[in-house]
Amino acid sequence: MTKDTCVAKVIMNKDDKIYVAGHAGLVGAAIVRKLQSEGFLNIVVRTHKELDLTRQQDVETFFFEERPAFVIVAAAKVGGIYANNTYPADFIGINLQIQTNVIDAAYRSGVKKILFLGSSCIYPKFAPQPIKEDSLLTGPLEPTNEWYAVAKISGIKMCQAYRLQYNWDAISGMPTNLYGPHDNFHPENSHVLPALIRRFHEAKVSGLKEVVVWGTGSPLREFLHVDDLADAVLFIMQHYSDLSHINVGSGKEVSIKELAELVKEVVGYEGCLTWDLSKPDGTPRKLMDNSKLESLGWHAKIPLREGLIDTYKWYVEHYAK
Ligand SMILES: NC(=O)C1=CN([C@@H]2O[C@H](COP(=O)(O)OP(=O)(O)OC[C@H]3O[C@@H](n4cnc5c(N)ncnc54)[C@H](OP(=O)(O)O)[C@@H]3O)[C@@H](O)[C@H]2O)C=CC1
Ligand SMILES: C[C@H]1O[C@H](OP(=O)(O)OP(=O)(O)OC[C@H]2O[C@@H](n3cnc4c(=O)[nH]c(N)nc43)[C@H](O)[C@@H]2O)[C@@H](O)[C@@H](O)C1=O
Repeated sequence: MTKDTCVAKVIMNKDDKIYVAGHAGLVGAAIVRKLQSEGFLNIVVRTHKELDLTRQQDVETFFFEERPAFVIVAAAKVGGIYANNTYPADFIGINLQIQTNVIDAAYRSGVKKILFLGSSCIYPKFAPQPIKEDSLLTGPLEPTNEWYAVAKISGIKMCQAYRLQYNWDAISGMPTNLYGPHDNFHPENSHVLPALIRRFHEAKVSGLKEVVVWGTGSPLREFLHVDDLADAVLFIMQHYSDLSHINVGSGKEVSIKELAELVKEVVGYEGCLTWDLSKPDGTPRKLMDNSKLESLGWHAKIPLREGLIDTYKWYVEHYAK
């Protein structure tokens, strides 16, 4: 890899125009909340309906009309293990289109700095744990999410290429598994944490004696509350500028069995758990090494139990019948 040619450190001022792509989703909504709470009020957003980011010409028109100074890319086709495994064409195709259109139009319209968000699934299935940033492209990917991972790796590489060729401040952050308000609670297509909140809640309300959880329960996952992620995103925008992507995690992992027991307790479900072994486990473990971000002074704050209580409360207020 050639050395980083971008030495400029651009800081976001309170009145700078910031475009948060994907503001209606789990991550984008948390970033907007965080920016607003810190006094960044010149935020530009578009719903999916108003601006389909897969449409190159529309994306270009938007950027040249709005001319944001900073961009955070939290728009993507996102889903849990089942969705990734079932819709590989969507996960590679839509994500490549969104990120390519946004990154390129942002550069050409004069954006000062862009943060592209990927995911910890970019790393090899059997990467040494905890996973350092330089494990990227050192081994085969987890098959259930390789299409999504290839798109996300392309996003990192695109930021690096634009940085190298144009001396442009394009950076990438790799969050671990996230959860919180505005998550997707779809029974099949969501991630494990919101899926279990919904399943346990519905079982409690309808008096079911048993709840089915997917896989063996043995995989380990690192969870980060989305408000911590949003805090990290602002920190990274203001303090980080480098060719390499940067991991964003909590540093704490739990097994899916432990997670299921915790969700059961928080929801207050009193029946029992059974395991559907026909469902894939996915990668056995993906704990990230967050020392690069921590050495800059950022640390996660929200413990899993506290974050789960907060998320269940949000679910009951917004979703539960
Ligand atoms: N959730 C997680 O556990 C993790 C997420 N991430 C990353 O964070 C980012 C955001 O994820 P998350 O908030 O969970 O996902 P969500 O699905 O909650 O939000 C994504 C947003 O992008 C929008 N979007 C999707 N396609 C388009 C499109 N073609 N044009 C315009 N908008 C579009 C969605 O709108 P609509 O719903 O209307 O389609 C939605 O508002 C992603 O890059 C993801 O990889 C990283 C690690 C873990
Ligand atoms: C963020 C991340 O998200 C995905 O990877 P994943 O970490 O495997 O995510 P997951 O939350 O879907 O599953 C975690 C574990 O939990 C188990 N599990 C149990 N019961 C349910 C259940 O009811 N739903 C789901 N989804 N999983 C369940 C499931 O079998 C697996 O062992 C990728 O899309 C990847 O691309 C990505 O970036």
